[in-house]
Amino acid sequence: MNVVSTHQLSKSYNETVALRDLDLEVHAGEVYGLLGPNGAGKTTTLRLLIDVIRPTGGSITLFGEPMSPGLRGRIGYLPGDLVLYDRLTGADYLRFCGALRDHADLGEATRLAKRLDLDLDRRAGELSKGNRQKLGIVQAFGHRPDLVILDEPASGLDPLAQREFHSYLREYVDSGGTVLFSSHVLSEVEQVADRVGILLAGCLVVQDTVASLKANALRELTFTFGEEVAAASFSGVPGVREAMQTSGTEVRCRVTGAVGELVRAAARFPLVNVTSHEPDLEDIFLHYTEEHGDDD
Ligand SMILES: Nc1ncnc2c1ncn2[C@@H]1O[C@H](COP(=O)(O)OP(=O)(O)OP(=O)(O)O)[C@@H](O)[C@H]1O
Repeated sequence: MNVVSTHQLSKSYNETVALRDLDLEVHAGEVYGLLGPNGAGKTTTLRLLIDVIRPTGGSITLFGEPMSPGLRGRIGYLPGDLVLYDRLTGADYLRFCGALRDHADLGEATRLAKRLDLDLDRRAGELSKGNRQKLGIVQAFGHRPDLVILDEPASGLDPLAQREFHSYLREYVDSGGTVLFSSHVLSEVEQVADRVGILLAGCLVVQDTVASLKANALRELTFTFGEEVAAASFSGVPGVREAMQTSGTEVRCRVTGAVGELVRAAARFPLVNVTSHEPDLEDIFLHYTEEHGDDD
């Protein structure tokens, strides 16, 4: 079942088209990572889903029902620009959020705060950036919602807190919850997301598992030979998108998918060395930007 489903969802701010015909599907019990560069439309998407801004086109279905105010209680949300009341302690703030949501039980919030090593007796105004972020995360999960939407959740968290937060996410989805979060950081998405969507300039250019995203990304293999070898020797090899001559004896190939054919082709020459550059987030963005550009 889809917990989140959007159909041709669009949002414009006056002249700016922030989101175009988004068809997003988040399945029950998964962690879905929404990736994209600055200004791609991630925050706009998340804000549309929690109904704080309204679409200019398309529709949203949550838990199989059209979006309605009655569904808000089933959703937890961490905004990207978290605002806290500086004079309230963490515990006061959680009680305040609990009262708004008609959920007085702070048991889950207190347990998560402890796991994240967050002191709930300190006033928000005295908390460091990372600890404020922890409080934002705790309030998002505190009422045990069915769906949690998080805008850049790991921002400001130290590595230990990040690890604890990621293992909490996994436990939360294993117990039936669903998570949609935005991030710039592929390593974070790789660690926790079951599936990933990439937004570029308001368009969802791919929606897939992390493994398949990486497998389809371009990677670079650089071959050094014991004699001059022409880059053209590799142009027609399956998987090779581009073969470049970097020196008389060195050829760099950009390749998708399995590299077996390419390595076999290179081994026909006196091969001295081979280095591989694994795709990072930027490479994957570039790959999809190029593909996207080709479609236009
Ligand atoms: N309130 C607003 N008024 C006008 N334009 C806006 C508004 N909010 C967002 N935009 C524009 O919509 C586009 C998408 O912005 P959005 O904040 O959704 O991107 P993002 O992917 O979350 O970016 P970032 O990673 O920088 O947070 C951008 O061009 C942005 O300038």
